Amino acid sequence: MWVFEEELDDGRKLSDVINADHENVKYLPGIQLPTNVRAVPDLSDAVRNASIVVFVLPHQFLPSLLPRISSCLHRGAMAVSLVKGLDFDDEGPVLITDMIREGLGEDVSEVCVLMGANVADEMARDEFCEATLGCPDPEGAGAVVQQLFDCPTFRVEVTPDPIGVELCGALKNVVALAAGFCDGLDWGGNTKVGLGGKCVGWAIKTLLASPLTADNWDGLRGRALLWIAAIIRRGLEEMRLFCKLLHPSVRDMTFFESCGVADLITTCYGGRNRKCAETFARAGGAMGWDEIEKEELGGQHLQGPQTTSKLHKVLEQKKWLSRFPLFRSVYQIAYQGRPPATLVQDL
Ligand SMILES: NC(=O)c1ccc[n+]([C@@H]2O[C@H](COP(=O)([O-])OP(=O)(O)OC[C@H]3O[C@@H](n4cnc5c(N)ncnc54)[C@H](O)[C@@H]3O)[C@@H](O)[C@H]2O)c1
Ligand SMILES: O=P(O)(O)OC[C@H](O)CO
Repeated sequence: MWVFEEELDDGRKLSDVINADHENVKYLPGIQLPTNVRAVPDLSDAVRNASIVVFVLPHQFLPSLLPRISSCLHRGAMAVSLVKGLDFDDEGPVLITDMIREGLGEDVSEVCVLMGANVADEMARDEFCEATLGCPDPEGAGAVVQQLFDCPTFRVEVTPDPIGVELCGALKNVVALAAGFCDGLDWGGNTKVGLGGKCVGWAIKTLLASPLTADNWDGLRGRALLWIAAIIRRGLEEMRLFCKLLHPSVRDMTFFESCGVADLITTCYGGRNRKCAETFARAGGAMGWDEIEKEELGGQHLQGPQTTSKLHKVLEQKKWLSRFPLFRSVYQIAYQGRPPATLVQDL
């Protein structure tokens, strides 16, 4: 496993600590790693002759690494991306898997994505969860990668819709910011604490069955549906619309897989993007994203704000802003000083 080398406060190197104590004290403290996981600080050494390479790092670091990986891999190697992000160039949105494909060229035969409701520390404690593997060749490369990851506490389903899976993983972080704004405003907070997952599921199912319109809004509110459920439903709707507009081949079923609605709910309740957006709303404009990230995450990185900004560029470029009121509002709150309390104004 390649580890970006860092010097810890006590002067030791992170890779030395991982190899000696089998614990990543900076990014996954308190979790004992298997002894066969070896931290290798030299990237070329870590990937040399690999037949499968797994990418799991904040996407902003990827471009500088790809040239150092290219030509070290076993020819025809497969790549798997766990990166939940989105990039953008002059032509429009760039998928992280396309960035990997372009960066590694003919060195890789297939690039798959693995996304789902997978909060890292819960997984590290071996709590049960599911994930969706998006692979254009489910019977071939998909079956091999599924076998690599699937185990009794981590069930992996394969779908031939890698683009849908990847876009879900990136876009849910934007909705998570909206959920965090809600929490920072104390909207529906008591309701959220008082109700369990079943009620959230019921609320989403009800909302999916009855689109939110001016006519039924009061009725829905009267039935005590959660603010957060409305945000999640709207978010899912905009995620789906964006995917379909950009890639009409994206499958509806993908939104019901772990990478879709499950990851969306998990992130809107337990993720770092939600947590930092709550802090952002509570600070009332006094704290920027970099400061919040530093204060709340101890060296980890948010994907939501960057993805929101890149997504906004795409919506602007394609003149789709009016069709995505939630995504647009999240951007305006996150970057243009719009008050978080106006989040649902345009919905
Ligand atoms: N943490 C989760 O619960 C989780 C779950 C599923 C998917 N993901 C996705 O996985 C990706 C990585 O997230 P994460 O939580 O592991 O990372 P993170 O946010 O914890 O960021 C820390 C990671 O970045 C690396 N890093 C720091 N500076 C670097 C540099 N200059 N160059 C290269 N690497 C550097 C660190 O070594 C560490 O691995 C993201 O796209 C995230 O959305 C995260
Ligand atoms: O902590 P977040 O917000 O990056 O979300 C973590 C994972 O993506 C949840 O599946």
